Amino acid sequence: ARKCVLSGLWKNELGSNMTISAVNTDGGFTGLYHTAVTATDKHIRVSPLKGSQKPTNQRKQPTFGFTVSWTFSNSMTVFVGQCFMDDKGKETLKTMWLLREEVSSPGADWKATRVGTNIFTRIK
Ligand SMILES: O=C1N[C@H]2[C@H](CS[C@H]2CCCCC(=O)c2ccc3ccc4cccc5ccc2c3c45)N1
Repeated sequence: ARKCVLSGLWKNELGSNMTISAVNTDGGFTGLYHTAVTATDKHIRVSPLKGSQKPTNQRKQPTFGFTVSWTFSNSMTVFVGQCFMDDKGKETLKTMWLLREEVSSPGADWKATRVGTNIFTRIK
């Protein structure tokens, strides 16, 4: 059966899209993330991502994680999730994320991390 390898073009329900490079033999990958939304009034440019996925030789619905380091800011998001494939071979990435903004002091640390979910599907 075909397996879920993350390489390619994906979009989520917010309208963001990401391009993931070839996944290397140890599951590592890089890519670019273009978010459709931001939590700041600054214009966010395309940002680099790095991650890894579990090998697809044993499993066809691998777990993965990746980090987006937002360009021109000190904020960072980590995504973690799993690829699911329906009986027609359609792949869906169900993820949760943590968005960390840089805060000025430990006293503000409590409000520095946002959490959410995103579902990605392939852009043909
Ligand atoms: O596709 C998806 N898009 C959203 C979800 C999870 S990641 C999220 C987009 C985050 C863009 C970066 C951002 O908001 C951001 C960027 C730069 C910032 C600079 C300065 C900030 C100061 C205070 C608070 C911030 C909060 C988010 C910020 C930035 C700041 N899925």
